[in-house]
Amino acid sequence: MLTVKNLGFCYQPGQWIFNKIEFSLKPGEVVGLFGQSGVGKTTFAKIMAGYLKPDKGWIAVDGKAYPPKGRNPVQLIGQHPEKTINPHWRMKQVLSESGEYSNKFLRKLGISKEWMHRFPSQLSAGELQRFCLARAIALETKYLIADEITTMLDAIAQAQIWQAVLQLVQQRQLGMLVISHELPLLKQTCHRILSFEELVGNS
Ligand SMILES: Nc1ncnc2c1ncn2[C@@H]1O[C@H](COP(=O)(O)OP(=O)(O)OP(=O)(O)O)[C@@H](O)[C@H]1O
Repeated sequence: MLTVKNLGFCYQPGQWIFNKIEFSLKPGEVVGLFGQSGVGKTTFAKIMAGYLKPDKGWIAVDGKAYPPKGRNPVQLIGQHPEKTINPHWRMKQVLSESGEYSNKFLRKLGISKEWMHRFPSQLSAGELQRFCLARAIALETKYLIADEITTMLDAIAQAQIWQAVLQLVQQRQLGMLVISHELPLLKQTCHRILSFEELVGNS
């Protein structure tokens, strides 16, 4: 279980973006999170993935101290794949960061073999996002946070990616938080849906 207790964060001292979030995510559970622009959803996602340190509260993953040493079992896939990929690496090398990867899963995500030899600048944002997903789903990964990951894709590509990801989430019993402004997408993909305002207000 991924557990968040009494979480608070400020970019400027004393100006809380949120200051008392309580949240939990079970293995195999897919939870949707929506909310107005600028309320703090991405900030919350970055803290859970260990990119930002909270100013208050704590996170535990399967009862263990967080963030752990070594590879993080909580992986974030964000809105801007190009920002998280080394521009000087070919895609094959980018993928190797996650250790072993399954060719079957790459095919399901619609990753073409031919793309493996390209540099990130030679792929579209949607194609890059598929690599970010494949890289995030390494063997050690137990929880995934998907922050507006398919916003840049057309309906067919969105459906293909969600089908592949949800199947893997089910097979591996990963916990997944899906952040999106698109309520219909959340209704289709998630077991339960929370509003960020509710998450902050309920605490
Ligand atoms: N590095 C930063 N320094 C200062 N303020 C920041 C920084 N990053 C974000 N903010 C502010 O923190 C608030 C929350 O931003 P955040 O990106 O978490 O919102 P969000 O809910 O994810 O928005 P959106 O739905 O538009 O992506 C916003 O008011 C934003 O301007």
